Amino acid sequence: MCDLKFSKSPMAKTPQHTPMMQQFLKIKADYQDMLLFYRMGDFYELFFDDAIKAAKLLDITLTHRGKSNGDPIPMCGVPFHAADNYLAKIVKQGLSVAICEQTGDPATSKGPVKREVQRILTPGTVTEEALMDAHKENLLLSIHQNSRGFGVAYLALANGSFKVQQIDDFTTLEAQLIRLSPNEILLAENSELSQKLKHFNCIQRPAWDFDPESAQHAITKAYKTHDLSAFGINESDVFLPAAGALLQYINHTQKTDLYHLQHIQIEYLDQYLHIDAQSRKNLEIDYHPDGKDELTLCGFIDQCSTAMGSRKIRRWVKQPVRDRQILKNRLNSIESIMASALTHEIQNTLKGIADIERIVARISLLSARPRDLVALRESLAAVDQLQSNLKQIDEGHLTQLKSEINPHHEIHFLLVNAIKENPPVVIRDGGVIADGYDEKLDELRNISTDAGQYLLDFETEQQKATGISTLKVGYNRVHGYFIEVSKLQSENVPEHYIRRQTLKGVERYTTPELKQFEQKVLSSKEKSLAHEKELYEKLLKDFSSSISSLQALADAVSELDALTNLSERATTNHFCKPTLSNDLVIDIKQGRHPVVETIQDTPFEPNDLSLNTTEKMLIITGPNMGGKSTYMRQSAIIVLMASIGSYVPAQQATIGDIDRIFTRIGAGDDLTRGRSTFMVEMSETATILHNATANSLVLMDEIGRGTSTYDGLSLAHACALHLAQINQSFCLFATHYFEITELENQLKTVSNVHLNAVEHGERIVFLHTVKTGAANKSYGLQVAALAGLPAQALSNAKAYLNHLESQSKEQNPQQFNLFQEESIVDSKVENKLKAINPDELTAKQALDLIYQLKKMI
Ligand SMILES: Nc1ncnc2c1ncn2[C@@H]1O[C@H](COP(=O)(O)OP(=O)(O)OP(=O)(O)O)[C@@H](O)[C@H]1O
Repeated sequence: MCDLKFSKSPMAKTPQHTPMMQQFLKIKADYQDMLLFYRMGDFYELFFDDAIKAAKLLDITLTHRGKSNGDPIPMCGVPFHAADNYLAKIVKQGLSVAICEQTGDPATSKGPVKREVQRILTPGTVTEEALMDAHKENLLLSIHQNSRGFGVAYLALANGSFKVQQIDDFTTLEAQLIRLSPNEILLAENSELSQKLKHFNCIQRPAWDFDPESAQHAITKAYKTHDLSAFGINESDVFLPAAGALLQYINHTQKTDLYHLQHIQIEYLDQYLHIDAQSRKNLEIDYHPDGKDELTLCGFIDQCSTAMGSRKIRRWVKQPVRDRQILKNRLNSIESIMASALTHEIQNTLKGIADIERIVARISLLSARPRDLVALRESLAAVDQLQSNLKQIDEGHLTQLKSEINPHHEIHFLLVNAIKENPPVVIRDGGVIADGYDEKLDELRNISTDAGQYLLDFETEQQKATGISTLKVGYNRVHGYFIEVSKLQSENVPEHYIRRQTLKGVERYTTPELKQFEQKVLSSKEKSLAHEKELYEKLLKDFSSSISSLQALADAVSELDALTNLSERATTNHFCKPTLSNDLVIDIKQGRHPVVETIQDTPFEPNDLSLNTTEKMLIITGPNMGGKSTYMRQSAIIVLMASIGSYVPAQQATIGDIDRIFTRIGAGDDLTRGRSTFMVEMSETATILHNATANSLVLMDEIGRGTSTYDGLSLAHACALHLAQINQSFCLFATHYFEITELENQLKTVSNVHLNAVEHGERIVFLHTVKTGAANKSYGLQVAALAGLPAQALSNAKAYLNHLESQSKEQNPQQFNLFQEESIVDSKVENKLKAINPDELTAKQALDLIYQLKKMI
């Protein structure tokens, strides 16, 4: 990078600048908040602060061009034909770019050529293939806040899906944002959320964009409707301003109608199985600490054949649903595909289908490239094949999908006729529209094609006429067509030859006839390019009436891909079809953890889990490394998989209607928010105790270990009680505090289980099987030995443990139990009282009862 001292601000005292720089500054004034790519011949150039920023970001040389107020103007540039790579880098960093093209004709321009911003790329609105991750949705999201909560609107421009939500509290909002991971968030410029959401890529927009009235106008304009009634949206809905601001931003950045915008869909959060952000991490759903996708549940499940299918299945995993009908449709479809034994055949055909969803969006935005159309043409041929693959499958939901898997023969036919077999990447240089598609284009092309023969004939004619046998006709870009004669022969040229150039040893001439021919050829080339461009644009526009049916096709293909993928996963990994129940039940026979099972070399030990209204909490004990966390996680993952309509890693599973999954597993400091490990642990626990319902599944792993033993034990005990008695949630509670296993005797819905291990002399062997009852030992020292703790430290630990144990026995001959005498849990007296019905007691029985109760105290 050049080490010059630049004045960073342009100081637009325009008279001091060259006319070109004045033009640049005038355009830049409208695009202050983004980098301006300014087209200069074969380069895009950036100036001033933009240049400094871009040079650093793109690792390109910073140089300078001319001066501004006596200081050199920082400048850097990228070749226009390689711009996509640079643009992708910039957009990935969360920055936006305005692309300013030369729109005037350099030959006829006085002063700088006319330039205009023709494209705006922002992280949330890109649709270009090269700028997006094929497997991840690109989302633009907008948030409005008022006294009733938060209104969220989000749009995937690359497929036109547009959704809105109302969210009551900030924690839920944050969880949604982490789940959706939008590329760009729009906030009103005065919004207090800017600070709270500083970890996201937030863009400030004028407050009036969020005004309900202008929002209403933006929506009715985009959808060409009279009012909002078609959307089921009310003027007072908190998401209305968010949706309006989003559409106004789209209007500002895309300079065309959006034919592919889908109907606004209102999402109600209780339709989904909710998993908060931390739990998503703990369960390694779409994130793994090693950064490896294949170690996440998404990576394990997603083996889709198309990018669209991959995005769909990941969307399902990230947003499990509670609607039983949707889930049953998916499960029955998977069953039919498995029964048909067509999984591989369907997958092979699907592999020939391109990302139609995104191609359709680019067609609608008029930015589709020739190869997009070729990909669509080939995909439609594959869709035809897919239709015949599916012929023998006849199942309710799949039949419905089949009806949308339409090969669009008329579009295929049009593309075969309109687009060449292997067109170039861009329309700019022509050669895209097929011969025979348009008569006028064919004529214009023929003029240039026939030129070669004309020139050969002309050359022979001139040789004969002049008697100069070495006379040649040639072409160069500066002088056009010319007749070349050696210096020696130049005296013999006829008078009507006009000298154009004298070179060493040769003279070059033209004639009025050759000049006329040249004009004809050049103008026909220009005309044919312009006409080809027109035809191409018209072709894209003509698709507008088919956009929605192509979208339906893309949606059906992606769903079929997701379902076929789930069939393959189920067959390969021996999953079972879960039974969905409306009762409060989670009953799993021989459950496994799909990812752990796949990555580990040793066999995986399956385990059962049975929770229902009479048994809602398991206190899980057992040695470190015994498999407690795995057992808990696999249970949550099985519930989650059933809630995306997938088969599950078990021999049999019945899953009730679960509303949320909470986890409190592992711990780490949250330094960015200034919270210690223990503080994080407690605030997550607080969220769970406040929000878990009888339909929630809660995983608590070693709660309380982040503080002193007694404090930790007391808190763990209190939390278990709260969950069992007040939340009454399904709960798996793993702990090393054996005192908590006492709860089994005190609460009917609590049972103890433990992970089994056996000792072989000094060594411990983990059996990973879940057994009833509490474990009797922690084996902490044996596990430490396995981990390679120095022998000296181990023997010191052993000695100290013996000392502690003997001290404890002396002080309390019975087993130490912190809560035995406590009355936090229902006492025997309370239990007795609960069991009777006073109306059914005689006076004598009541008196006896008082004596009995007195004795019990
Ligand atoms: N059911 C199983 N079958 C086979 N291997 C298992 C099983 N469960 C766990 N494992 C193996 O044991 C390892 C430890 O399991 P896990 O982390 O669940 O133990 P833990 O009891 O939670 O340990 P700690 O108390 O130290 O957190 C896992 O990484 C896995 O490789």
